[in-house]
Amino acid sequence: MIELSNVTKKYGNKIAISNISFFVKNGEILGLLGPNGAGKSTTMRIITGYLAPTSGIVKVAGFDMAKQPVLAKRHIGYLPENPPIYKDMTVYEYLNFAGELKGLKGKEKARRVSKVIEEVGIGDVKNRLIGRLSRGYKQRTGLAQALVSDPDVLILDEPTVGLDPQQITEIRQLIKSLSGKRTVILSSHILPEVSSLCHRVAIINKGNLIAENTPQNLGKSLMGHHKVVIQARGSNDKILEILSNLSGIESVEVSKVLNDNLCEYTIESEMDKDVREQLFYAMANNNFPILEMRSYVMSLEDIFLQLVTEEPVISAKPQWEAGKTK
Ligand SMILES: Nc1ncnc2c1ncn2[C@@H]1O[C@H](COP(=O)(O)OP(=O)(O)OP(=O)(O)O)[C@@H](O)[C@H]1O
Repeated sequence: MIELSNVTKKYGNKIAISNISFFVKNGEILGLLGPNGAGKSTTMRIITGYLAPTSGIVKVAGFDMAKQPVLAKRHIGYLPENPPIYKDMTVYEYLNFAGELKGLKGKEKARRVSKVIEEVGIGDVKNRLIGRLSRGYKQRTGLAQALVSDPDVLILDEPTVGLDPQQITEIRQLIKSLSGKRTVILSSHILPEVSSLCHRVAIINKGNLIAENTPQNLGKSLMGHHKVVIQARGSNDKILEILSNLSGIESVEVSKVLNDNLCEYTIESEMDKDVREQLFYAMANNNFPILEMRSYVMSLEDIFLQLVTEEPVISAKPQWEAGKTK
């Protein structure tokens, strides 16, 4: 339904997104996840045809956005980060206006406006001025605007930003109920949001697509680590050799050099392997004293942080802390 092939966007000399490719199937919800400035809004604006890419191809419902923009755009409803709502109009007037902009007329327009008012649950406020609405209702009105032409593709840029927790839950439920027959791309910098709402997640950092998978597979492939950090005294090479040879160990690295003969080591093992005891005996048998040992479990947030900072996360919650929330 939506296809991006090698899409790059430069603002002057600055590369905002670089060589991004992905495909979103009919009826799927894809989450674009990334920290501020990662390139999410730029990607979304390009998909909607609002911005032209510097290079690459975007297709929506089989139509090339550069060659057949009118046909491609007909399939899209877009809720930008700052929705284009007019504070001095009532909800009803505004949705009629938005319908006209999308080419709706007469009875069809009236039918669609009534339908979206019902769909997003804003019947009670339809005669109120938009400027007087709560943020939650403003966001619903923005969503109604995106839906008024009954598009089969919805592009939602940070749809829950600035809402209170109750409104966030409601908007998430609404988005879930709108999907199914529609294909949805939504952006967020909140990992639990995309993992609870989306079938697939594309993680963007500094303009690059760094991971793309189902939330479950992202979790499985990246979360399956147990991390132990030790401070140990002795020959660095020898300690690295001993640690690497323990069973169930996936990686060992020196994470801090404290002085000539004292280092901190970060050891990752498979999720179901607790290596602490064998680690203790292996080091003791070789006369390398362990001065400190800490054990961590990585949460999904830690994984996201690791992906976007490209650094090992050793600030993850200690195991006893993590255990409280899992
Ligand atoms: N019009 C512009 N001119 C120059 N640089 C821009 C422009 N718009 C965005 N950028 C830059 O491109 C990069 C990507 O921005 P973009 O807004 O797409 O990121 P984002 O992931 O949506 O971030 P946010 O969550 O903060 O909106 C950023 O470094 C931003 O400063």
